[in-house]
Amino acid sequence: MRVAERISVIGTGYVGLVSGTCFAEMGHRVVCVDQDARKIDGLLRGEMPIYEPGLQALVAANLEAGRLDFTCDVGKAIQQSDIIMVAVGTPAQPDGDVDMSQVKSVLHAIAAYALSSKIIVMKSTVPVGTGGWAENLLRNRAMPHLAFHVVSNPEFLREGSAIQDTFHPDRIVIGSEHREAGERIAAMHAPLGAEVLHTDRESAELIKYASNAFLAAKISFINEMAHVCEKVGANVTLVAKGMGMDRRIGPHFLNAGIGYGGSCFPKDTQAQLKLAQNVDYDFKMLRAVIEVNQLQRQRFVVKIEEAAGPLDGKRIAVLGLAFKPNTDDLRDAPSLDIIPALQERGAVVSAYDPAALTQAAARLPGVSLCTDPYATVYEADAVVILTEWSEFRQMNWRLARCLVNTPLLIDGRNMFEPEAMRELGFTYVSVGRQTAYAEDTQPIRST
Ligand SMILES: NC(=O)c1ccc[n+]([C@@H]2O[C@H](COP(=O)([O-])OP(=O)(O)OC[C@H]3O[C@@H](n4cnc5c(N)ncnc54)[C@H](O)[C@@H]3O)[C@@H](O)[C@H]2O)c1
Ligand SMILES: O=c1ccn([C@@H]2O[C@H](COP(=O)(O)OP(=O)(O)O[C@H]3O[C@H](CO)[C@@H](O)[C@H](O)[C@H]3O)[C@@H](O)[C@H]2O)c(=O)[nH]1
Repeated sequence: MRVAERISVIGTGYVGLVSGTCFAEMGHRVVCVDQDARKIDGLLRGEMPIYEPGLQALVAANLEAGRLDFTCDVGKAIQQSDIIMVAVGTPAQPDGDVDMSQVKSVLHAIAAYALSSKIIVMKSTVPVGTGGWAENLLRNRAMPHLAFHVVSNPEFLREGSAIQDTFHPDRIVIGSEHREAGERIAAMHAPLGAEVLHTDRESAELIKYASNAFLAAKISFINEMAHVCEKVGANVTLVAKGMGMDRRIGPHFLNAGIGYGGSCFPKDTQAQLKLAQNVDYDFKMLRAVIEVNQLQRQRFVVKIEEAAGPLDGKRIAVLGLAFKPNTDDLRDAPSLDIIPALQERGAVVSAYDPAALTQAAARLPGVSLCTDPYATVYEADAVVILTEWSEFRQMNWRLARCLVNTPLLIDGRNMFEPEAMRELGFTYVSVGRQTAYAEDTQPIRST
């Protein structure tokens, strides 16, 4: 018979909220804790702090079933649970090192409030050695008769498909120095039917960084290939397709564009680089991955300038602000670098995003934010796509063609077939593919 565990999840951000809710759905009793009272009050009223498809209904069902709760009372949550999941943020410090202050404050709370032994599950992405350090901290600060087993259980969900990823993971990684604690955490995941990899704690901690670094490397590699494609007249989409058909390479994470953003890849690649530096190792390849990704944003601004001509006074319509589709997350989104760079060159920018407009208002001063894509492109001198929302695929581009000043579409996500956009009357500039010139426009210099 399956055991219903009593779990508290500390940190009700993306990871805490999604994984806490999914464990409740699997039959466990879960309380999600956050220090942000507004967030907790909103959640108790059924308001989601993040945009994530399917989450609201799942939260509502589990709240109603009494398996899920939200609270700011960290002490009570700790005392009422046997398993404590740490899901607080681990942002980057200016020097690339991981800011562990949120994790530290959670450990201090556990030490202060725990009245019984606990298994601590580290869901936050943390540097190698954190498990051992955390166990020592708890041993030194908590009541001496209590036992704390810290298990590394890195989270691999992606924003925008977080629930699907949680219920259908490729693997569950469990790094534990204590066999029973590791097995108990493995048993919690058993209904998922996923392969479980038991490792030492350090290896589990490193698997998370290595996975993100490798995925980021695939993206930077294909973006480098895109530049070569542009120079030799090849098509990067076809190159990626042909490469991906080799099972040793695989088709995923080979979409060329404006590079990776988000709350994870940028900070985790920096952290991995710093981690290597801290043990006196220069991780050259990772350094290049990061540099290529930064350059990719700058090169896209140049691409826009080359296609549209001098930007001073030009009206640029931007479609998509979030770092990827199906999320409202703007953390390290390419739009936050690209739009200010366009503004610096004198462009007048209007923008639309299906989910991220509220966040964008504070982050993108001077941008005229529109509530629909057609108002955004009205009288534009160039339309620029920064996020591949399916809404843009379904847009009436014939209508958009009538609304713009100049039918120039610069697509940072390679959403369309160049020929199809040319037939709709646009000059279509993309990444790693040849520009398709609209018949009624003067050919402009290809980049
Ligand atoms: N976002 C993702 O897609 C994702 C995926 C995998 C792993 N991760 C990792 O998971 C961790 C969490 O990421 P996130 O995006 O969910 O973070 P987040 O910043 O969205 O959320 C963190 C939450 O923790 C709360 N918090 C901070 N200190 C607290 C404390 N002492 N007590 C109670 N609450 C506290 C904050 O108020 C916030 O709501 C990070 O280490 C991240 O690298 C994130
Ligand atoms: O072929 C691709 C794939 C992705 N991206 C970009 O890469 C970034 C990250 O995308 P994705 O990985 O889908 O989203 P995240 O939600 O950031 O998820 C990543 O980061 C999480 C936090 O660590 C991990 O849990 C996930 O496994 C890992 O995929 C986004 O800006 C994408 O636009 C590309 O440019 N090309």
